[in-house]
Amino acid sequence: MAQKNGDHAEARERLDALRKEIAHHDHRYHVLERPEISDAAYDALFRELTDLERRFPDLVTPDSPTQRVGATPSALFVPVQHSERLLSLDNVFDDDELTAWYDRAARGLGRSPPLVCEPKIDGVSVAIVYERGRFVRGATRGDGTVGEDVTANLRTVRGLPMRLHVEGREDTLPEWLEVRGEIYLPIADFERLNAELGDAGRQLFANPRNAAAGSLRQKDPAITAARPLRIFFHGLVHAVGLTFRTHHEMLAHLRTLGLRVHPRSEPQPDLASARAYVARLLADRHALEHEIDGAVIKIDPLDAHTELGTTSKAPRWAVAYKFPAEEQTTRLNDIMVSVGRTGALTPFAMLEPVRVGGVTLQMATLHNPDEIARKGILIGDMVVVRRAGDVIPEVVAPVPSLRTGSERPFVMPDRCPVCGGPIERPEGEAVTRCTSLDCPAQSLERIVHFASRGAMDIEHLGYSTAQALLDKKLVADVGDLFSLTAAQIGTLPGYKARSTQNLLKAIEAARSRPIERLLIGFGIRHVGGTAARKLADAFHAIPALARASAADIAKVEGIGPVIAEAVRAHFDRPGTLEVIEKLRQGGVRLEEDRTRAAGPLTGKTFVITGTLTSMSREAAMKRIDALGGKVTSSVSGRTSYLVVGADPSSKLDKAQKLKLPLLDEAAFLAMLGDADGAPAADAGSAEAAGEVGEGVRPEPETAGA
Ligand SMILES: NC(=O)c1ccc[n+]([C@@H]2O[C@H](COP(=O)([O-])OP(=O)(O)OC[C@H]3O[C@@H](n4cnc5c(N)ncnc54)[C@H](O)[C@@H]3O)[C@@H](O)[C@H]2O)c1
Ligand SMILES: [Zn+2]
Repeated sequence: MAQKNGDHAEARERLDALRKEIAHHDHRYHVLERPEISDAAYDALFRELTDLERRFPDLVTPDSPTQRVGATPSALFVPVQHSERLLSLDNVFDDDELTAWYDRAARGLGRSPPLVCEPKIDGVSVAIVYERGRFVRGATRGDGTVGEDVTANLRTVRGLPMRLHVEGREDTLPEWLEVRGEIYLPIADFERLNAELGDAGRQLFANPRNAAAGSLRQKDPAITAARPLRIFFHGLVHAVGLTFRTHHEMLAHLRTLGLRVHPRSEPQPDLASARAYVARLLADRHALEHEIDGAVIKIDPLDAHTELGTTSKAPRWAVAYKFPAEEQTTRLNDIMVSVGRTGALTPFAMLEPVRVGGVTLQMATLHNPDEIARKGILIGDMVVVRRAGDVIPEVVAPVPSLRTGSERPFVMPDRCPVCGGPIERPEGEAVTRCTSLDCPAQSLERIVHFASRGAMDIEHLGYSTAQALLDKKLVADVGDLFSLTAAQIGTLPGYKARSTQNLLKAIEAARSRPIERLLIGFGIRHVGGTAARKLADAFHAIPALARASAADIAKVEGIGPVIAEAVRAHFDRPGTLEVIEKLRQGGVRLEEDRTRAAGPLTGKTFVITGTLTSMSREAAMKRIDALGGKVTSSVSGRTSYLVVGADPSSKLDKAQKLKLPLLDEAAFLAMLGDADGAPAADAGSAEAAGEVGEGVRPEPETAGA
């Protein structure tokens, strides 16, 4: 680390070491496309270098990575001279740094300029030349001055026009146009590609960006053609025969020429609205089809670009607002195997603790042995781990170049690692299961799942209590929970009079849960909240469902044969009927009049259009579903409400024609009963919220008082 007293000699030494290290990673990243460290780790090194150089300006060298763009182009490609230098971007990491950047620019200009905000597409930078409307050449950024000729490969990129679009008027075509874009690989295609590479025993890509770079920089265009690369344009390098006043005007013109510009590129009048944009984009990060590593904020008027100029590495009129990293590299110390409630054996990675996506990761799933083999992961490897949004943290790929030779392959145990019982892998399935009927690991997981929030919601009944109950043989299965006495619970470690009463109260509360929660609690394969509700609606009673044939179960709307078979298999499992009998004797509700148990939105049909700012569309659908409402994809006379987000589609026109009630986001949140989604101030939405507030909102709490 940098020294406190600013010792010159020490700084020189550290600078030297940092530059060497960064040059190594630049080569691995830009030329080989096989990074050894995460972008976050790289950015930290880079930041240390920048800070140190700022404190010791006399030690800045012209070849320092802070003064250069990218890396020397590979000799595998024909060199291309760009018409203007292609620069990188300076980074900011929070709102204060963004404000500091903006203030500096505003001071330089003597005014506060409007901005344009864009997603920072995590791809490969290219410059593409159109001569009189025809695609003639494309090159990578390279070191900014000289790039690599990838024209033949770019011809295979879908959505990259070979001819610019003009409506009949050839004379409006620019004489010469060099534009800058980002080649990317959609996340789904990246995952597919890695799966294929793994199946072929080849090395995986660490992330979509590396995969895009690797696919574009191919000697054989046929390989590029097989990878579904895409492109968005975001900048002008040089044009002859076209002039613009602002960046957003330029983007709009590129659109008319048929060049794809990101739909989320938006002009913003001031810094405050740019900050709001950044927050929105961060919230929607996982809704995009491609990865982004931040937002790019650009000053809109082009004369301001000329006035502000550039450093040797980046323009002063644009900045990258980097989002928190979702990927890190760390050591995989060991692979362990857990046993789930259905007996499934799941290998998982024990990691050297690492901070990623806002939490410290110590474990990550590896799904199954095939997946480990396919990814080529060895115990002891350095690996790329990823934690994105709500997704379970996973190991993406190993970094084979960092192997020491002491790594070893993982071997799946041939007995259950918990009970030592036999295991079985049904043909055609990736999952291996412990088939023992009294495997303590399965019993534990089943009880914990049964008691969990989304199921029977028995507070205080987590892993340690469940384990203690099993150890003391007070329960063997979930049916026994309801005959527990205070005296029995009192024998558990740490349980005093008060905690005992609390647990008994929590169990009491669970006796009257809706039967769909009981169904969820059983942990039947494929039966989550939605299927459980449909089954409960159709059968009204657990015993009736337990007697039904798979064919009868499959007759329920929305329940397919796979779920039906799984339900049947659950009730056919030895011991299940005994558990149900214990539940009945324990006073647990097994049947109910489903009309009373319906949710506040029962009978209402929703259609959603546009983008919501407070939640993803999927989350909105789940919320409606959880309250008993239905979501459909198209507007019709039977639609109860159209939820209208930003940039609505033609569904809005249709709904207006049909005079359907519209809900803006605030009104929608109010309907969901969200406290922080209070109706917006404008009259329209307040009215809408009031209108729907009656009848569909949950009863006020006073009802029970
Ligand atoms: N992991 C490693 O070992 C390693 C090594 C070197 C570099 N890196 C990563 O690469 C970064 C440096 O690479 P860089 O110089 O390409 O910088 P960068 O990727 O951080 O930012 C500049 C690039 O953003 C792209 N971009 C995407 N969307 C854009 C938009 N809307 N407008 C303008 N530009 C847009 C441009 O192509 C531009 O070249 C580092 O921050 C680091 O995260 C990682
Ligand atoms: Zn077992």
